[in-house]
Amino acid sequence: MSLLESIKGPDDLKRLDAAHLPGLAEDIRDFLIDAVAKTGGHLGPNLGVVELTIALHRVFDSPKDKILWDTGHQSYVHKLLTGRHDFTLLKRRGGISGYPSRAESEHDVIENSHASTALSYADGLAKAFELRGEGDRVVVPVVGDGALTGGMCWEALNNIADGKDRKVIIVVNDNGRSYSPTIGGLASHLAALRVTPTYEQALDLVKRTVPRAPVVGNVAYEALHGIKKGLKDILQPQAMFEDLGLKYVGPIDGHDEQAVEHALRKARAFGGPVIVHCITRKGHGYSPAENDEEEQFHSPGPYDRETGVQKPKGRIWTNVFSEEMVEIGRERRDVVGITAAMLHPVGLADFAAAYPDRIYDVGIAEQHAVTSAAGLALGGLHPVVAVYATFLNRAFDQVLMDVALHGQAVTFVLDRAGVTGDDGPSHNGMWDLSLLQLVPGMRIAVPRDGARVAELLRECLAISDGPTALRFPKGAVAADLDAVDRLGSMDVLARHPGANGADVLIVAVGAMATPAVEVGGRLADQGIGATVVDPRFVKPLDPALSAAAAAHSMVAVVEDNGRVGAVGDAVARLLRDEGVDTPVRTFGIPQEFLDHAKRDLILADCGLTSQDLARDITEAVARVTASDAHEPATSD
Ligand SMILES: Cc1ncc(C[n+]2csc(CCOP(=O)(O)OP(=O)(O)O)c2C)c(N)n1
Ligand SMILES: CC(=O)[C@@H](O)[C@H](O)COP(=O)(O)O
Ligand SMILES: [Mg+2]
Repeated sequence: MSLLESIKGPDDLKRLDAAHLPGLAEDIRDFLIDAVAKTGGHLGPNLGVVELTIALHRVFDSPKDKILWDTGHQSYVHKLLTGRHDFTLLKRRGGISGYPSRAESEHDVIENSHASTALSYADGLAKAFELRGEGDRVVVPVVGDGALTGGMCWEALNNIADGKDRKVIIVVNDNGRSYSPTIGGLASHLAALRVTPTYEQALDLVKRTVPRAPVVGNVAYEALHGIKKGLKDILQPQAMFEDLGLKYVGPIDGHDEQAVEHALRKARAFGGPVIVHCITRKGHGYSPAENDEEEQFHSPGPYDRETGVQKPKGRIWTNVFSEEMVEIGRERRDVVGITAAMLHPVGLADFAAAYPDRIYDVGIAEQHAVTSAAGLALGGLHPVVAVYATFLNRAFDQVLMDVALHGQAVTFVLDRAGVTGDDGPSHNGMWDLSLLQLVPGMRIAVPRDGARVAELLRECLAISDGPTALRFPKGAVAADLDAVDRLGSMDVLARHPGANGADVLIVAVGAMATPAVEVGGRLADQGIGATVVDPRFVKPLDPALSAAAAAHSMVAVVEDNGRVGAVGDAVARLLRDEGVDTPVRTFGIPQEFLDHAKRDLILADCGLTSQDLARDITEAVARVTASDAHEPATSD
């Protein structure tokens, strides 16, 4: 049995002699490199926290003490040390989650994979322990240098510093990167800390040498000691943290397990809020990851274990956006790009390479990204804010009040919209079509294929009197689907006259157009008439839609978003407002948190395959026809 196999929980780890810990670290690295090669996953971040996580579980007593993982993608080692060793179905249905999961273990706390939240959880937990007389319990948030660029961290630090007796030990896992190198003043500050000899080392040197200097020694030493604060700031500019009232320990070599253990025990002894600054390396111990300049194997797909060569991903929606942005950048000097620490994943890397002075990486700071975009627009530019759809949630007020209220021409490009699947419930981009429906003046484009990404992106960028949004899903881009006709501003994708005239109008939103056209064919095979339209813009809806609905027995709206308050509800409202009583049925994602699984499996669960849709729409049409009454336009 390997050392790792002998670890069923933190108690087994605590019983290990320190001499065995390097061997355990090696077992863990070998395990992770082998396992993630098969499934894909966050290899780089987890190779960076092997020693750090061993030290955490040897010093603290989880679950009595709470170890919190910010973002949570780096919790694989934590899972191994808390007895979860089956990674064969990592991030897959029925397998281990890629993030902490309370259903999996009492050692897991935060399941939300949105960055920069752990310190706020920690502040709340520490206050709860204090109020409940459990002040001996320690809260240990582990936060990356990237997550630290998120504003919530600073709101939390301001509060944590206020609790002088609350045992919060903030472990900064500083590998200098989000995906790419971390940006901004804070990053430079952390970098300065990384390269500066520790203050203690310098002070020891002064203590050992200056007093021995003949005649002036003692006086000089006293003088130096008298300017200790100044010296400290020069040698170790962590004043930023200490001025907040937080003790600072570090920088520590995060791959020296004993050094980390020592620092954590020292921090725990303080009895109040402390920052322990650990310097780590993403991908540490696996050269293909260490040498991956773009993202140090932040989240590779499956790869060859020996060479690190990843299996090709194929053309995804993001590629189309990326290529079109470079073309648009050539034509329009007012177009600039903004990313929140995800330059490559959101497809702005080529734009950045072509126009380096027109790209802004703001760190993991979506709220700032949006309001900064409002500023850029006020300054006469047209910013494109490219984020994953789910991450726009946290910037809703900025979209509403800073951009839309001021009628600013900002274009939001929302990648990974709809079901993303294997990154769990907090990663599904199933909220944007509901949230953005609320925003006065917002126009929302939903391309059905690659050609429409390019077309609609240009149409959004041509709008100068208010905000626009364009959203597309994760994965392989849909094959181009040409229209057979036009209906107002909408594309007609199929017309199947039925035995009893036109029965159902299918409103296909974005990528759901491909299954919707198949559904039209299936209905036609049963003699049910079907017209399939792609609205292209789902806000505002084209008024021609209500006339088209009036000519059908039922409207079926198919969308890859939560059903509440999204396109189906908007269509029903339009028909009601127009006095059209054709019933509306919405086929979308149930308004629930969805367990991790691949996208196609979850879409099938939601009944969003062409087979399920054909069956369900057929049944719905039959019910409508049987009632023979046009129910008031309602979405169910
Ligand atoms: C609000 C939010 N925006 C973007 C992301 C995407 N994301 C996942 S991990 C990551 C980088 C995190 O960097 P860091 O905190 O330094 O952790 P590391 O990966 O370096 O261990 C980003 C940007 C996210 N999870 N949450
Ligand atoms: C943890 C995180 O937010 C991302 O790294 C997430 O894993 C996105 O993965 P994809 O880029 O593969 O959608
Ligand atoms: Mg980092």
